Amino acid sequence: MASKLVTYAELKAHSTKDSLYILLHEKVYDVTKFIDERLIRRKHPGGDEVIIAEAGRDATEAFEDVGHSDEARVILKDLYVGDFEKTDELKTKGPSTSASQSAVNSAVEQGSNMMYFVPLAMLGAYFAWRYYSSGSL
Ligand code: HEM
Repeated sequence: MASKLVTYAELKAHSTKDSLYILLHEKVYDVTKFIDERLIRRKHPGGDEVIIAEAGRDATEAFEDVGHSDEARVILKDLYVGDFEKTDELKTKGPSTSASQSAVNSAVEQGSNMMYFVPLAMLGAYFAWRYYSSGSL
């Protein structure tokens, strides 16, 4: 049986507590019931906020960083919705954030250049003033 393809638009459409999809390893999971407080038996031990924070984006890194057990991966099987339809939309997020990051970096760099330049310019101005004022005596 061919598995359902979930688009990026669909993933985005399910990004609230009432209906929440999570993208892990190019597969989409419906975690709505998993984070529902009324279903205590299967509730996520890491809390619902961490999962909600991963809505509408690739949660693979966050999921793997925690070092989830095999038990966690078994739970995933029950929540499986379909494979994620590969899209550039998720990837385009990367370069744009790194572009803004490099903008921040260069702003910081410029700021620290100014930190050296301003005192040096003042020192230079002071000696220039000393030179000219002693010359006029
Ligand atoms: C559908 C996806 C997920 C499932 C099925 C799942 C399942 C689990 C399970 C069963 C545990 C208990 C420990 C273990 O067996 O590894 C756990 C713990 C934890 N999970 Fe998840 N998890 C999911 C997604 C996430 C995401 C996206 C995050 C984001 C960072 C996250 C963060 C955590 C944290 C921080 C703990 C540790 C809680 C503690 O020990 O106090 N989980 N998860």
